[in-house]
Amino acid sequence: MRIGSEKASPLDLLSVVVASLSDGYGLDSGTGDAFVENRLLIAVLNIVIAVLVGCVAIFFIWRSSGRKPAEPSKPLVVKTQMDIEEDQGKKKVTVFFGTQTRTAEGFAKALAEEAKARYPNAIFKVMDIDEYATEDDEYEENLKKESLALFFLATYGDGEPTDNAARFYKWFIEVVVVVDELLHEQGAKHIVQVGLGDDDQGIEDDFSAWRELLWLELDKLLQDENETGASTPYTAVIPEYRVVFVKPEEVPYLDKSLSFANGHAIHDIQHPCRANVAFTNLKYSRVEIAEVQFEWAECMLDYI
Ligand SMILES: Cc1cc2nc3c(=O)[nH]c(=O)nc-3n(C[C@H](O)[C@H](O)[C@H](O)COP(=O)(O)O)c2cc1C
Repeated sequence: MRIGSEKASPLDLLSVVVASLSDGYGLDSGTGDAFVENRLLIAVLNIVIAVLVGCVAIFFIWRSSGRKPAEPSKPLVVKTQMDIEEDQGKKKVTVFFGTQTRTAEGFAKALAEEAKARYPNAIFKVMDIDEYATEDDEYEENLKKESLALFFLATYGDGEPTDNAARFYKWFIEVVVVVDELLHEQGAKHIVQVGLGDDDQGIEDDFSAWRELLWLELDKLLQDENETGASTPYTAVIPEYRVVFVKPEEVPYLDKSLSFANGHAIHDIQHPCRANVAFTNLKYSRVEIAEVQFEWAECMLDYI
């Protein structure tokens, strides 16, 4: 191979490199001047760069040929039965409670159980108000997603909230005006008046009375068109009834009621002031019940 002043072709350069690798530079000792060494070095560099450029090009071609880098795996979302039912378009009602000694929790759960039986096409979820949001901001965010919410909140001292409602209460007081306006703007409204239960005066009665008002409103919102409230069969999960003694002729539905009572409490039907059982689903108002009780008391007084 000639190496001189003539311009070397790429092929010449390549052959020089190959020769140098195979026989210790492959040049006569007489021709190994600095010029030749420089050209050799340049040739090596050229090849190294060419190989690198080739590798990069192959990498890009391979990547654009359809193989995408692996996506980070998505978190596994497990849907609960409630989520599924909600997806199916069932109406959802969340029943919140704020409690210290579990009275309010008991009312919330009793109401939800009865409501489930009354409105089988709706979903009822009982929720500790403290567990509803881990951060304060979440209260507003989550509440905006609710369509129907009921609150059972016990109070202590000077109307103070319970421990588990303290955080919600603080948030609510701080933002109540904003939220109220916000909810109002979005068409939210109270479906039933606030019911206040007085522990000293019979909180159970206060609850029952308020519950009757609630059923009337929920009937409109949750009942299917072909359902009617009065005929909705309901047997309380916790047997719950008022025993009301009345004269039989005043109670045309007595037989029906007694069979409906299903053995819960049929008291002395031979008694002149006969017994009847008024379940909450029969939708007596408190006043009606009180009237019947009064009549029974009179009857009993005559009898005695
Ligand atoms: C120490 C103490 C303080 C109370 N303070 C109030 C009060 O200020 N206002 C009120 O309406 N009820 C007050 N109550 C009554 C409770 O709110 C009532 O017993 C309620 O049913 C308790 O609900 P909980 O068991 O869900 O915590 C108080 C009760 C206790 C024991």
